Amino acid sequence: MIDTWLDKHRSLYTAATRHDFVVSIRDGSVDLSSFKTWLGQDYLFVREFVPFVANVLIRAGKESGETSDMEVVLGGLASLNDEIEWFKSEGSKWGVDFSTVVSQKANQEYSRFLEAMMGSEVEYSVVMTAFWGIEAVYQESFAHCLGDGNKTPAELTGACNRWGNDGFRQYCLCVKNIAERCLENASREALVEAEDVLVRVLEHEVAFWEMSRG
Ligand SMILES: Cc1ncc(CN)c(N)n1
Repeated sequence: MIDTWLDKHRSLYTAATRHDFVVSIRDGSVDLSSFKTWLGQDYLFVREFVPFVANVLIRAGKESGETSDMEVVLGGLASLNDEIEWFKSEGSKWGVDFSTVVSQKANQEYSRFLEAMMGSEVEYSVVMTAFWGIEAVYQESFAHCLGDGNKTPAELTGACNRWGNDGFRQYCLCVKNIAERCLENASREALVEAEDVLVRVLEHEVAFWEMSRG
């Protein structure tokens, strides 16, 4: 299901995973003030993402009927704990004081979307599709910065490794498998909603990268 939707929305998926900001990290031309803008905004995003993932965890425990769903999501939540610590140390390294960073419009809109996805009326299959999309865009994007022939600056490889590493790729595959399994049994209405939600995630991700332009 998901691969069919990605084929259908290929240009949007490419826009989300090969944004100029990401390409500039890979080719070494990245403007460091863009990186700092992204860092500050993403720190704020991750703080909003934690309650969303906690909600996915609760739903995985209650609704999935598969014990492994909860374990996969719990692994994601645990890595967000490390991620927040990583952001704090990167903030000090780059002189970005998160207490003064103001959430920009694209970030606020993405947060509102996450909140809407926490409603009990949103089907588990739809929530899982959104969750996969959010994680997969970062995985694909940052793995691209580490691929053969990259000129990623050494001081940015930590960021790229965080989401571009093989463990994170495996975790995204597990989330994708959960979403696929749920979508196989979903109603027509849920399938329409899941596709729409995936498109909206991709649009939010593009808008998020766009903030780095300043
Ligand atoms: C905007 C955004 N999208 C996804 C991720 C990966 N959790 C993130 N940190 N920030």
